Amino acid sequence: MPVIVDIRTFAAIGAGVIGSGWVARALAHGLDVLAWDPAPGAEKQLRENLANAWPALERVGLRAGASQARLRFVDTLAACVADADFIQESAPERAELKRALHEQIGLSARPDALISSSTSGLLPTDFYARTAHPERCVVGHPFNPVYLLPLVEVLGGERTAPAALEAAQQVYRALGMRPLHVRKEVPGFIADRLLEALWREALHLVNDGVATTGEIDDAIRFGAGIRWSFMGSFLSYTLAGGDAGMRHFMQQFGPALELPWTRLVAPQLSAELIERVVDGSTQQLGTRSIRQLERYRDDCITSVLAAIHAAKARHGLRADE
Ligand SMILES: NC(=O)C1=CN([C@@H]2O[C@H](COP(=O)(O)OP(=O)(O)OC[C@H]3O[C@@H](n4cnc5c(N)ncnc54)[C@H](O)[C@@H]3O)[C@@H](O)[C@H]2O)C=CC1
Ligand SMILES: C[N+](C)(C)CC(=O)CC(=O)[O-]
Repeated sequence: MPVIVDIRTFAAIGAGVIGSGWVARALAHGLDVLAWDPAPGAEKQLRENLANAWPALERVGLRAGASQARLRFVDTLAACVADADFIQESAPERAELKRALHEQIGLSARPDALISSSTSGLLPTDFYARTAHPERCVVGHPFNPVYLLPLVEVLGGERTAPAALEAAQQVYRALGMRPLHVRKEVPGFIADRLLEALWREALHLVNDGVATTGEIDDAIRFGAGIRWSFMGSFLSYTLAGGDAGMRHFMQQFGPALELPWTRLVAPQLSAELIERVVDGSTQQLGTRSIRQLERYRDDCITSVLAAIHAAKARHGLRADE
């Protein structure tokens, strides 16, 4: 199965939050980018998103030839994918919409193009069911902001060729990302299962009047959030076990797992809970605009990434370790 790994032309189907992020990352890596989105005003929104992201990408470092001028917004799906080496779909998270969309993409894409979906947790065997070339189709699930965060979860469906999975990971590496191969096709993959568990608990805490949205965000950002940017739960808890490491940690804290601290079932999204969450987050936003908050977030992420990179170099570690 011939697929192109050294890609020149990147097609973005859907140009909302995630599609715009992919466009920014691909342009910053010196590619030609075609984009299509059926919403009225989508091109203007995309170019505004891109302009807001560009200063952070300049701080990180643009590749030779990188330019916002290499973006071409086109009128049809067929025009977007016809000449693309790599196609990234970031359309709304609805299984039937993605099934129909991939049926169309499959009819217009080149026979050697790789096709990927940004889905957060839908199963590729299901939503690639009607495409003509499932062997070239994968999931590449990114994290927001796509143009800065390295992680991309890569997985295939039952009919995806192993060569396509390998090629997609190579392409994402060339785009400066850290692919994580999800070996089992499970809903929510790996990262969103973790994020959803935390989010469910946060909503319960708001719903039960235990804490405000701001207090919950403080609990994350002044504590575990800082260490999670360079060390995950397993290594962090190994250190929390002292010299005896994880074995002592499991002996000491394992039994607490059986206490009814956490909830498995999500709270009902009542109108009251939604208002509490929206009011709390609006207070946290204060007088800042979404654009200002995005630039603050991007500044923090680029600073954290640079600091981690420097610390890894001092400890003789590679950037992706
Ligand atoms: N927002 C997030 O935090 C993340 C979202 N994702 C995934 O990325 C995908 C897109 O999500 P967002 O960008 O957040 O949504 P969004 O709502 O910001 O953007 C979706 C875009 O798709 C367009 N669209 C509507 N119908 C379409 C069609 N038939 N064909 C092509 N485009 C169409 C819309 O006009 C809109 O611009 C989803 O699969 C989602 O699960 C993945 C990682 C994170
Ligand atoms: C909320 N979400 C499930 C769409 C989030 C993601 O998929 C990843 C992220 O950026 O948190």
